[in-house]
Amino acid sequence: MAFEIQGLNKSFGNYQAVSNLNIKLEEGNILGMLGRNGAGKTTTIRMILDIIKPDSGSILWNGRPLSKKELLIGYLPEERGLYPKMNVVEQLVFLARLEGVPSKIAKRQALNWLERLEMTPYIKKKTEELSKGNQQKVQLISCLIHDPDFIILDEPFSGLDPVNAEMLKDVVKDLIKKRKTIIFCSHQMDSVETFCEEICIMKNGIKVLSGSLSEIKKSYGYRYLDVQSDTDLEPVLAQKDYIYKRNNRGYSIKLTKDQAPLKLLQEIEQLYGVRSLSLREPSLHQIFIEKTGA
Ligand SMILES: Nc1ncnc2c1ncn2[C@@H]1O[C@H](COP(=O)(O)OP(=O)(O)OP(=O)(O)O)[C@@H](O)[C@H]1O
Repeated sequence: MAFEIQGLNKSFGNYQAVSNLNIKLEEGNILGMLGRNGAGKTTTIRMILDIIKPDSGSILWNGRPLSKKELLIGYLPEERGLYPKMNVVEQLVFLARLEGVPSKIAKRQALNWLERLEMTPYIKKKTEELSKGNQQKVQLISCLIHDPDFIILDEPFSGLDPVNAEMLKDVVKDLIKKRKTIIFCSHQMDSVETFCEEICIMKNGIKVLSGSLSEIKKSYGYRYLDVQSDTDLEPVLAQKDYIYKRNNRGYSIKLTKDQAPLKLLQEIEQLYGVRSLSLREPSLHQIFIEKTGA
């Protein structure tokens, strides 16, 4: 196992922010770490990075206590951690030097990354002069410039326009292809679904769900039939005791294992106005709300 957290605990005064947390992550895999605000994700990341000390428990890399001296770690924090007065290239070279990259290589890497992320026009600008999205790109480059093996990305796509978000998503796809070991924290459920096969959901410092997302979805025991319809289907659905929600396009009908979709289709097939039908597993968004809601 590349990365492992065993029985991790952390309290602040009387408040237990992380409680007996266990996580395993194979080399080359990406783990989606989810939880509502205050669930304990950042506290966990800070312990992994040795910014704060756990009360108890272990954080291991290849079976040994994780040490920043022995392992290259890339961290993209949710809040900005750049020097506002430094220009972009100087900043990146400085941050890469702190990770042990020689100046010449650091500069070459910085320029390559800046070109890839369409940042070449800004290389001489002070960081404080950049837009929020461009600062996010500089922050991502600083996280990756030393080619780390273990990468922690906290909300990597927040504050980005759709074009920049796609550009950064391509970077994450490349990291996955290169089999980097990644922890991916995000409130954007669709991004987590796109990138992560393994997930861990936390609530009030406690892990409430973890494992393979496709296995979790399969084990949920129900599916949804989304029906786009101009016709009112409520008389049929209500009469047969289906659980459903109306939305602006039609209906989302929750089907248990015993409720065959074909049977429902037979019941509504007579009705004109059904424009499309699709069967799907519960989304991560629905699972998240079910597991972490009040
Ligand atoms: N230094 C601290 N002192 C006291 N309480 C803290 C400290 N750091 C975190 N906490 C508390 O620990 C809990 C977990 O916070 P944490 O920042 O880990 O949550 P999070 O899951 O990262 O939330 P978000 O999604 O909002 O970033 C919160 O209740 C927070 O107020």
